[in-house]
Formats: sequence, structure tokens, C-alpha cells
Amino acid sequence: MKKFNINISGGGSTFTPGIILMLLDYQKEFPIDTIKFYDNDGERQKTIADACEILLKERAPEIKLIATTDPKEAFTDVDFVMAHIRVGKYAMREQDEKIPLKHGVVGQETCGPGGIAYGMRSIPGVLELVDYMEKYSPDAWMLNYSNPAAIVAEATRKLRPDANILNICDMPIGIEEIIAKTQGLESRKDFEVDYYGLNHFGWWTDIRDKNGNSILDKVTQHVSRYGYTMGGDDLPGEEASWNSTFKKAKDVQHLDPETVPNTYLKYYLYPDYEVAHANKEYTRANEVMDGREKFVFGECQSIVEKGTAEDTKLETDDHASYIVDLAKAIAFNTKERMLMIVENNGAIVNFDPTAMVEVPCLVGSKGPEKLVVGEIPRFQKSLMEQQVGVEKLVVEAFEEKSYQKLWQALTLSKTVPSAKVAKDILDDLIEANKAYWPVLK
Ligand SMILES: NC(=O)c1ccc[n+]([C@@H]2O[C@H](COP(=O)([O-])OP(=O)(O)OC[C@H]3O[C@@H](n4cnc5c(N)ncnc54)[C@H](O)[C@@H]3O)[C@@H](O)[C@H]2O)c1
Ligand SMILES: O=P(O)(O)OC[C@H]1O[C@H](O[C@H]2[C@H](O)[C@@H](O)[C@@H](O)O[C@@H]2CO)[C@H](O)[C@@H](O)[C@@H]1O
Ligand SMILES: [Mn+2]
Repeated sequence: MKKFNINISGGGSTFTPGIILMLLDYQKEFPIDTIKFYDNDGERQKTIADACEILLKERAPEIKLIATTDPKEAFTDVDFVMAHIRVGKYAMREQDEKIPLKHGVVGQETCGPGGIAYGMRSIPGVLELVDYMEKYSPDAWMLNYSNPAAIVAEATRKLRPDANILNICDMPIGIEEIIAKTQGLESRKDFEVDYYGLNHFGWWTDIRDKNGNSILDKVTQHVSRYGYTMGGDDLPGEEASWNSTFKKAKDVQHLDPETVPNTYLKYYLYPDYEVAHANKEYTRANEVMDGREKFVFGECQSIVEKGTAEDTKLETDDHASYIVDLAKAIAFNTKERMLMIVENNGAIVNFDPTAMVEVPCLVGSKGPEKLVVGEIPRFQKSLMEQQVGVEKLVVEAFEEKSYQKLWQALTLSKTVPSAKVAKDILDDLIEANKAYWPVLK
């Protein structure tokens, strides 16, 4: 069986070890020859790479690992590019979250003004990876996780329309795993879903068990009472902010009791609640820096100091399982049914055909074939039209270096109360992003 060469772009990512561990779990069905880490911060990447080198030596010595900051070395002779970069790193995520809060507006990684600022940084970073891939391995596929996936997806649709890039998100995966537990099922793979929306802005409209019977009613009743928790209590092992997000899904679901929502909709439907409950001095970025980043880098440093990964606490997660499932679907034409962020083109018949929508697709060697969703209701359609307008204006603002269009995007966001507040936030974001954004005119 062919052995694959994988590029992991953003090798210094906190998710890289989890992806390596997941790849090791699938060696029989998805054998690897070489893994190449690529990052523009060699020092950050080295910590992760040195630990992964030990881990591979102990568990899969036949797999070669190269860590580099040289694009030619990183992108030559690869079959897949698994991309999860964070342009500006957590320091800029902290700005994305704290600047809007200063103006009484939702401060979030991928939603509202924070997502817009992050999008303006991510677009050039991801396009650069696409160009490297097309230059050095033109037949490769990019499986992109880099956020904000909605804006990155719109940018690659518009600015790299012929690229072999698949934009994905693991939020639905995480929620489906919780739904499975609430229904006494082993895993999300025990059911099939109908879903539609934009990235971080969607709804489940049916959930069918292996016999094709709908369990949606049971799920809507559960979520309308408990949100994405077992019986209203905190999910064991989940962080406090994630537990409050999973509980808030209950109030979001009340807006449409026939469906269950993506958790991110809370930022658009209850922005006042989110701002009132935010700590302007200590946001999710701080939690991640004190949590996941400290844990992953601490574990990697410990592996290197001990010279063994034998007792490491590092583990895989939904992020990893999804990206490997996707690589297998492309490599072996499995036609697996997966939610992908794809150009609408009629999947949602009464919605902008050029919008990047998140819908079920059958994924094979030629990429995703989207399933027809049909007509969507006025409520969701109207919300999505406003949000997709924001996402498209951000890409236009980037392309045209337009202050006006970025101001319009911020003003159009459901999270921003007025054009005045939008302009105040924009001027602060321009100052904070001087090293990353194009100069706007
Ligand atoms: N799509 C999803 O559902 C999903 C899920 C989880 C995480 N993510 C995304 O995955 C990414 C990684 O998350 P993380 O928390 O591990 O971030 P992280 O900061 O730990 O790692 C990101 C890495 O990217 C590198 N990087 C930044 N700009 C780069 C560039 N231009 N070229 C090459 N490398 C660059 C950084 O140096 C860093 O090592 C983020 O974009 C995050 O939002 C997406
Ligand atoms: O605040 P963070 O950095 O912890 O998470 C933000 C990301 O949240 C989602 O990804 C989750 C995923 O849903 C969950 O199942 C698990 O795998 O952790 C992931 C990262 O925490 C969301 O899909 C991403 O886009 C966000 O970046
Ligand atoms: Mn996501």
C-alpha cells in the first residue's frame, strides 16, 4: 500500500501532537512515510518537533520526521498539507478578544470584530501556504483548519478558486459527540446528520440512527432543557468556559425548537449576555495560554528532558480524528459523509450560490460532493445573509485594502450595535494589527 507524505503547517501548534498520535492510530489504513513540520517560528516548532521525534522513534520508527522553516523543503513531495496556523499567535488573539470588549462588544476568536481582525491576518498566511503547496507539490490536497475558517474559506474561494483546499471545522464534531452521549450512543458515528449554515453559524435539521430512524425529537427536547450537557451539570473534564457555552446552547435552541444549533450562534443571538459575562481582563486567549499551551508545551519539554514519551499525558482529540478521516476519504475515495465548508452552488436552493456554506458532503478522491439541503427558513436565511455579507466584505476589504469596506463589515456584524462603535473598534484594531494587515486606504 502507498505510504503518504504529510506536511503539517503550523508545526508549533498545540494540536500538532494530537494529530501525530491520531496518525499513529491509523497506520494500518493510512500508512505514513514522512511527516514534515512547517512553521515560520522555528523555535516554537522545535519544542513540539523534538518531542514528536522521540514519540515516533518509540512508536513508529519507520516514519521519518523533518521540522523546517524552509518552504521548499516543507512542501516538496507531499500528498497532504494539514494546515493549522495562527497568524499573530495567541498574543494577537488576546487583542482580538479584548479590543471589542473595551467597546462593550463581543470579544471572540472567530466571531464578530475579533474574527474579522483574525481573518485579515489569516488570509495572507493561508494563501501563502496554498501557493507553496501549488509550487512544490501541485497534486497535493490542503486540509485547512486555520481559522477563522469562514473568512479563510471565502478568501480561498475568491482568490485561489482552483486550489485543492478543503476548509473544515471540528465544532460540529465536538457537539455531535456530546449529542451521542445524551442519547446513550457510543459515538457520533452511530448516527447521520442533516445540517446547514455557515462555519460557526449552523443548525442540525435531522439526526438519524443506523436504521434511518430520526432521533431529532429526542435531541431537541434534551437540548431545549439541558443544552449540550448530560442533565444540566458541567461536562466532566471540560473547562469552565466550554461548559458555559454548552449550557447556553439551550437558550440558542429556543429560537428554533425544530432544530439544534451550533454553539457559536450564542455570540450573535445573545451578544449582550456574552459581554455581561465576559472578563475584559482575562479572556479565552488567556485561558488557552494558561491551559492548553502550557500543558502541551510542558508535556513536550518533559518528553525531551526524559528522552521518552512513555508516560506522556498528550492525547488525540476531535481535531485530530476529523483531519485523519478526511485524509483517508481523499486518499481512498471512501465517499465518507462529512460536514465541509464548500461553495453553495445550489445546495441551499434559496441562498447565495457563491456563499461558503457548511453542509454534508460525500468526500472522495475528487474532493467533496455536496448533498442538496433544499430551501431554508426565513429566520436562518436572513441571519446567514447578514453574516455572509460580513465575511465577503472582509475578503473584499483585504483584496482592495479598503478601510470603507472593513468598516462596512464591522457595521454589518450582528454583534456590533452601530457604525460609530464599529469605527472606534476598527481604528483600535488597525493600530493593534499594524504588523499584519495591509495598510488600508
Ligand atoms: N477549524 C477548526 O475547527 C479549528 C479547531 C481548533 C483550532 N483551529 C485553529 O487551528 C490553528 C492552530 O491553533 P493553536 O491554538 O494550536 O495555535 P498555536 O498558536 O498554538 O499554533 C499555531 C502555529 O502557527 C504558526 N504560524 C503562525 N503564522 C504562520 C505562518 N504565516 N506560516 C506558518 N506558520 C505560522 C505559529 O508560529 C504557531 O506555531 C488556529 O488557527 C486555530 O484557530 C481550528
Ligand atoms: O478556545 P479554544 O482555542 O480552546 O477553542 C477554540 C476552537 O473551538 C472549536 O474547536 C474545538 C472543538 O470543537 C472541540 O471538540 C475540541 O476538539 O477542541 C477544539 C479546540 O478547542 C472550534 O471549532 C474552533 O474553530 C475554535 O478555534
Ligand atoms: Mn471551528
